[in-house]
Amino acid sequence: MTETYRPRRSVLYVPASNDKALAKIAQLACDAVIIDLEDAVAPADKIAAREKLTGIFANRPDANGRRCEMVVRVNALSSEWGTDDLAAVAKAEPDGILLPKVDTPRDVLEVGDVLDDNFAPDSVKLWAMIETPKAMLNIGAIAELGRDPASRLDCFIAGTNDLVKDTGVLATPDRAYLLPWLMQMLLAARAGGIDMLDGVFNDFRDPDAFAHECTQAAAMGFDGKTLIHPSQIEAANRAFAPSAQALAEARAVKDAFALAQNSGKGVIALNGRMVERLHLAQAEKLLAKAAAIGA
Ligand SMILES: CC(C)(COP(=O)(O)OP(=O)(O)OC[C@H]1O[C@@H](n2cnc3c(N)ncnc32)[C@H](O)[C@@H]1OP(=O)(O)O)[C@@H](O)C(=O)NCCC(=O)NCCSC(=O)C[C@H](O)C(=O)O
Ligand SMILES: [Mg+2]
Repeated sequence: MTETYRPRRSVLYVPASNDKALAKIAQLACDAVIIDLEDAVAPADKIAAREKLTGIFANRPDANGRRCEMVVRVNALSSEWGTDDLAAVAKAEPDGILLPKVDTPRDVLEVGDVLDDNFAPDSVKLWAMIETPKAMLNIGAIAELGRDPASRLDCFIAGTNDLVKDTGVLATPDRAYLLPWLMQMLLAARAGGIDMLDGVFNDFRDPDAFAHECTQAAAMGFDGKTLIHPSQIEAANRAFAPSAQALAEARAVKDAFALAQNSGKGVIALNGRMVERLHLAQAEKLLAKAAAIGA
């Protein structure tokens, strides 16, 4: 989680080539959308999809009266569309640009250099798909960029479909073979101080299995989940929000440390549990998160 909490519980891909889906954004309660120029758009439609960006961003759709974070996923710079995508996206001024198939820190730095010509480092952020075996081998070095605001790196997304494709692991319902990599990404993202979003759940007509995967990802520490269908938004918003029980516990920790008798203490006992000031910090973070999402 970044220091000023920005909710990214539900992050919906919307293909830039799908006008009906684009028109829906304003009615959706997702925390962010990713306008996709990459895998959701067929090669024959890539240029027409790119040309729509200016129009989309000229009238930024608000989601339920609040500003929804808007990110564009470009094609890889190494592809025939990447360079022109980047020029078009930079003009559209999204909140972020999502880079697919990032392999090394250089892949992020190169795009940052292009953006530096037009934008202050605190404006357009960079998000990176972690979806190649090389990215997994370089994950610590890529994440480390997050510690330097000049790099713009702000968020990782697990690209589980590409990881399955490139490694040959079996995609099982419990994600047994993916879990070690997902946890490694999470750890790296935390070391770099950036957000970490889970990959998509392809069986969008199976809400129970989707809710189960959201619960798993929330327990693993992810900030949110990337989505492919509007029907997935509500369950993701719920799973990645603090639970009522967690909030009650956080309030109890805060109240306990606010008592005069505990003011100078580093550690106290609360309902039979040891509670330290690190737990107070954790509780305050959770309460700030709940306030930000109105939980
Ligand atoms: C998956 C879909 C192709 C399903 O489409 P469809 O069968 O048409 O869905 P519905 O009929 O149920 O749609 C109902 C209405 O909802 C709108 N809709 C559907 N999807 C979206 C969306 N993503 N955003 C906004 N609105 C959406 C439809 O237009 C219908 O509206 P209406 O007719 O007015 O009622 C489709 O959902 C889809 O294309 N999803 C996005 C797919 C995508 O973006 N894929 C790329 C990202 S995932 C990825 O790349 C993985 C990653 O890189 C990795 O490696 O893992
Ligand atoms: Mg992918």
